[in-house]
Amino acid sequence: MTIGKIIDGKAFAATLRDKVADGVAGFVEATGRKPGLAVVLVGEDPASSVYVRSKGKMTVAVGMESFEFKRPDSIGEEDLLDLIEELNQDERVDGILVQLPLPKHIDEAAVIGAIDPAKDVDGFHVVNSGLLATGQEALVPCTPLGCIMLLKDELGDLSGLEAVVVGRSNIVGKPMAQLLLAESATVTIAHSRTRDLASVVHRADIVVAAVGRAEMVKGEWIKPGATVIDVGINRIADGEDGKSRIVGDVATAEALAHVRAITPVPGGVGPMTIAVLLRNTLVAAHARAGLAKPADL
Ligand SMILES: Nc1nc(=O)c2c([nH]1)NC[C@@H]1CN(c3ccc(C(=O)N[C@@H](CCC(=O)O)C(=O)O)cc3)C=[N+]21
Ligand SMILES: [Mg+2]
Repeated sequence: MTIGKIIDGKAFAATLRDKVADGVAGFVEATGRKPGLAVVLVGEDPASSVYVRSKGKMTVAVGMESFEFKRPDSIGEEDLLDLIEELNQDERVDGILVQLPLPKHIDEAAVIGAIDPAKDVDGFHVVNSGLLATGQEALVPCTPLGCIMLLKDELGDLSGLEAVVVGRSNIVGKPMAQLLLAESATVTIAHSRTRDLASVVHRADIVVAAVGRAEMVKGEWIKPGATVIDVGINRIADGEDGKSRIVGDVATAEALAHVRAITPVPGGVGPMTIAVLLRNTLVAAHARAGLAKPADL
């Protein structure tokens, strides 16, 4: 039995961050200032705090300015909107990321809608999703763009390939489908109501799993030779010592016997998300400064 390739997202992300760092150096030379990324974290969720800290470190490591804003769970929507407006007006800030999810009493759509689309490095604003959907230049959500980069690196031209995206979120599933469509793949979006998910997935040359359910996509669902991108990051109890570990949305060990290539969890899509965030911040900085973005980004 042949074993598929494990796509090294961690290494690809490191290479991308190196390119971003080169681009940052050019930007500083051209403008006399560093690109800036503002990250807003509401509440105390420990996983979110760890993640925000590592983003801040990587932002500084590529030569950008990092601004972090922590606010308590109890913050009112008006106060959060005021902070966004301040960041919209701040010339040092090229990118604004509001860590999701937000507390229930805050309307996420209202907060995302308040971000200047030119600074929306998550690509979640309806202006950016509309631009993407109509094939215009946009800031594109980081996770799906990272997935496309890995797919093109592995497969080259995606044109005519059968792609199945499992999951229909605004953050991953929908923009992923738009990006695959823009690459001329044949695209299906499957979700929790899809009948006979196994046979839908079995048609696919490209499977993107983004449902948030641990190891939900089984190995025998995968068509032999398909390429699988696993977006899931699920923390599960490990049985033995009560410790937890992270698994994806795909049963990776089973799938390896069927795939051409697959992204691991951890070390696959996750690191790409952060590298693309830095890339998007650099792209936003260039656009705001009236400069063309570096060609290799
Ligand atoms: N506005 C907004 N934008 C986001 O992009 C966003 C967000 N909110 N809220 C939270 C999620 C989560 N997220 C991750 C990104 C990278 C890893 C990552 O690098 N994971 C590593 C390590 C995993 C681990 O060990 O914990 C890996 O997969 O290898 C994880 C999670 C971005 N998010
Ligand atoms: Mg809410």
